[in-house]
Amino acid sequence: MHYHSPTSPWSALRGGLIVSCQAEGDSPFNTPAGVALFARAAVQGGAAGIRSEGIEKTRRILAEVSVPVIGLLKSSFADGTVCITGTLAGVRALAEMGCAVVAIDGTLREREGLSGPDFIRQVKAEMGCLVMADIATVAEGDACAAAGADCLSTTLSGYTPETAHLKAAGPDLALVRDLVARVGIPVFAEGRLNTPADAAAARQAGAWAVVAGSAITRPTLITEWYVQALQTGPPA
Ligand SMILES: CC(=O)N[C@H](C=O)[C@@H](O)[C@H](O)[C@H](O)COP(=O)(O)O
Repeated sequence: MHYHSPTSPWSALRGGLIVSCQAEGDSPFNTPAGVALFARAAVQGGAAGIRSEGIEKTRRILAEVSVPVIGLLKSSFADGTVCITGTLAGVRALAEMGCAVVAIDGTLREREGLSGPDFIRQVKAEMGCLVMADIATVAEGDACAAAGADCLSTTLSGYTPETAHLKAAGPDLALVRDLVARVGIPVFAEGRLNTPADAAAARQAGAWAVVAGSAITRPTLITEWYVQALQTGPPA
């Protein structure tokens, strides 16, 4: 079965901020109601879209906001690194519930016997839903674009074994720039865009739109940033 959004989300998202409203583990916000409050607050603040993880949490967010929702399910590869929506059943569930776009791991690592680009090719053939390929390198971006991904996001730069060294280096704007120069589909900047200035720089680098999560919707982590900064103590 093919799932089609009534209208294409790309023009609505262009130049905008997508707020990733995710909560995990023992976060007090890790409930459908918790993340939905974040989504409502984000829309009040002018967010053009929401990125959401989990079946029940995404269902609740879809019920409470009318901007496009990019849905995903998180799991792990064998080495413990993150995998974004690695099952066809998961993609189907997110598309069926009304996500405008489904985010899929576009790295070359195998899930259900397929690399990210081959998995995306199968999704596009079987379901036709709009796909955001979450990638970490230019080669992965090229392969996912060739496989029929509708857009790319730099989500996984810093979070795969071969790019782990980039995590400490802030947002990967070089990857945004390189992809924009190569592919003919929207490129979203995502990952460690922790300030409004970072978001503006990503747009300058050619990003179609910017996704920010932690700096807006992970208050425990934001508190840790401040607490750690204060550990330098007072002046001598
Ligand atoms: C690597 C991974 O698992 N990324 C996840 C993908 O959905 C989320 O945990 C991030 O919050 C999201 O990508 C936004 O990035 P940031 O939180 O840095 O603004």
